[in-house]
Amino acid sequence: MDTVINCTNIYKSYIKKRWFKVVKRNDVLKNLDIKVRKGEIYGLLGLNGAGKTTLIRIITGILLPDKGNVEIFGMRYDKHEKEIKSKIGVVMGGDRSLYWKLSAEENLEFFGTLYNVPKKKLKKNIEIYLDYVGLGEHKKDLVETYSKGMKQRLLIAKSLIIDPEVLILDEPTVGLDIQVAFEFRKLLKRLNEELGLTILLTTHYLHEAEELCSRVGILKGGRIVEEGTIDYLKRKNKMEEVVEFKLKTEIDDNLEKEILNYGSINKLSMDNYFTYQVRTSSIYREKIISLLSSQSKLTFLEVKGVTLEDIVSNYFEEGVI
Ligand SMILES: Nc1ncnc2c1ncn2[C@@H]1O[C@H](COP(=O)(O)OP(=O)(O)OP(=O)(O)O)[C@@H](O)[C@H]1O
Repeated sequence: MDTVINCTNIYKSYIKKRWFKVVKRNDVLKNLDIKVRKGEIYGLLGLNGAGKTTLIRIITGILLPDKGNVEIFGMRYDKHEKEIKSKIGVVMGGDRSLYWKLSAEENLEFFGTLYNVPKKKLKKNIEIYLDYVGLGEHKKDLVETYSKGMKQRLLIAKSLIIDPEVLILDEPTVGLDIQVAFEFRKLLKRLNEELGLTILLTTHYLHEAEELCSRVGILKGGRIVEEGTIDYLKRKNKMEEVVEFKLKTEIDDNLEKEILNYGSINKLSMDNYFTYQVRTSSIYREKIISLLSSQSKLTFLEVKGVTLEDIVSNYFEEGVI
């Protein structure tokens, strides 16, 4: 699979000096490698201050690393800044990058001209993308009359105006209410599936990463300490899942024996039905489900799966991301 973003051996420190002397040094990124592949949605996870925004700023060319190599579509900023920037749409930190006294359409006209989008194409793209993000009917309204969710969608339209191939977003749903955030994630999914955009985003919301991302990377101590599909992380961490089931009669010895190959069984209640819980690793989940599904006396089956939150917490002493 093609690599779109390829960062190797990245180092970045923030240094505070007084009278030419270093008084404080914060080594944020240390020997960091990250690869984002074409067509994927990659989620960057980490605690507050882990360095997610710093990395995003380096990838988008806003900040230079102290050391290391950043390649976007195989190109480096020192030689191909213009080409790279024509391929990446960026949504960073809030709605202050919009002009509130202008309409949505005027904002896009302004930024499109700034990004050197040819006039004819700009006109077309403004129509297309404002409709795409669901703001077509409000294109003449001043941005100051927009809700937070509408402003966030306008920021997406602004980033799309150059017809990018990659979209990079720093905490895109922060401050949005549950319903608006849900709609916003649906929009990101459509951009990925319908327009084929590769997406890199940072988030604190693990359910968001689980819902959206094909792969996630966990940033800790200046490096990506773990990376992969959500399923891979679940398997690798071999975290316990609970399979709960109810039978019309007591479990027979053969079935119990077979299940015990994959986990432990706990009898919960024996009223109308016989209820059991199996504690197992996620890698055996399918085996247990298929064993149980063939039982005619099965009346109920539920898997209480491992969430990404459970896994990520494993990587942090503090336990909460
Ligand atoms: N311009 C700056 N000058 C000095 N220190 C900075 C600067 N920007 C960030 N830092 C520090 O670098 C560290 C990483 O910050 P960064 O914003 O990259 O982390 P983050 O993972 O995005 O955090 P959050 O999830 O809270 O947004 C923090 O300790 C922060 O205080």
